[in-house]
Amino acid sequence: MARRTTKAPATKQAGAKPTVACAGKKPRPPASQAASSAASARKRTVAAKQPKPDLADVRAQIDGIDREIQALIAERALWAHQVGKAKGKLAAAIDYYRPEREAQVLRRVVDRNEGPLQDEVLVRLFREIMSACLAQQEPLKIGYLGPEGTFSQQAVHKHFGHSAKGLPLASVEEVFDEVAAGHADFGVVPVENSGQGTIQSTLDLFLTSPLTICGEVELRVHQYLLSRTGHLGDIERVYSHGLSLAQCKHWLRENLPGVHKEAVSSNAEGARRARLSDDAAAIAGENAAHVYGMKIVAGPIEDRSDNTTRFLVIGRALFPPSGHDRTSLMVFIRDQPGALYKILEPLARRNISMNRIESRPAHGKLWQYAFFIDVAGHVDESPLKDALSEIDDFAGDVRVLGSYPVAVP
Ligand SMILES: O=C(O)C(=O)C[C@]1(C(=O)O)C=C[C@@H](O)C=C1
Repeated sequence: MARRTTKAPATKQAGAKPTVACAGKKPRPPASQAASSAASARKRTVAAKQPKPDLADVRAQIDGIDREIQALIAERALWAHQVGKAKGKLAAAIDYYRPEREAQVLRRVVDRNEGPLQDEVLVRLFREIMSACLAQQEPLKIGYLGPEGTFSQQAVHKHFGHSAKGLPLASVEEVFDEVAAGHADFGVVPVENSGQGTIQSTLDLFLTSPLTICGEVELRVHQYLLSRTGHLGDIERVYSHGLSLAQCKHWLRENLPGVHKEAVSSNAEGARRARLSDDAAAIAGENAAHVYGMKIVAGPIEDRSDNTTRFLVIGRALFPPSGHDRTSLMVFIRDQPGALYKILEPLARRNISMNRIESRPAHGKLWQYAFFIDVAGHVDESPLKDALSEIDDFAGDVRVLGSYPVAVP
């Protein structure tokens, strides 16, 4: 594997030992180089291992690896800090954030992965490292549908890591408002569920909002029935977000027929209410059980085992291409024959694939519609760039909501 030859900046950490440029001393190889050769040597050793290795030996190996990992993480953090300096003195944390760069780093992690850990696990670890590196400048502030324990909060952690500061808000609309007002750097909002389809109330907020889409997150959603007592027989009411109730409709019909179901603003809000009485339950994520001290009565209870929600990252800027991007457009078409065809034809002619087209009543324009269209590619790159300039010539109004990296697993 090719490694850097330049020296890492000096570190103050005593435990970790990134390369230090000391006058008059022979420079040591960067920790990364040493680790690289040590790692390949070790791989061979592991492959030749005895069926029953000595536990103390194995632990000694692990301790050595941990030391190297720690030194490398510290070295990486120093380099990331240098990147920050290279970007110049910027006003806020948000100015250092580069979603396209993060997506590239994570895709390389997936490409390099030869196991035994799954892609998702490695991506999660590297996300956390980047999140911590970025937070050296100042943590990003991310608005989401609260309270704590929602799937939106999980999506925030998945995309921005745990070093970002989550800002729980009362509604998706409030997430848009707080990002627009600059009180949050970004927001994470649910837009689509694999079983339930588009969350139109979220899409409609783009009709009047100036915000852009800066990213997407896909989250496998596992629903649990939570209650204070943990007994199914005690339950007379179930609280949850309407979408979660819908995702568990079949299970509820089979297991809690005749029990009152009440839709509330979020799953975690349902858990917060259900913890107040013994005869109430909530459908929410496992996280909510920990946050609100509830017992898991049953789960996972979603009707479809592939239940996945797609979230959008909303912000105030457009970012450069990452090499594998998606673009969301909002198009208001003129009321004329073949208008929709004229929008789609320039895309089809250039072989640009379209993942979604959705029409919603346009705001303040009776019987007129806005089309939400998701296509492959980035607006700054051909062929999408050319298609858009053609579409622009005859469409009523085309707004690029965002060009952003396709979700990394
Ligand atoms: O490469 C950059 O621009 C960095 O700031 C470094 C880094 C990273 O840790 O890799 C950190 C934050 C950015 O969002 C992207 C990448």
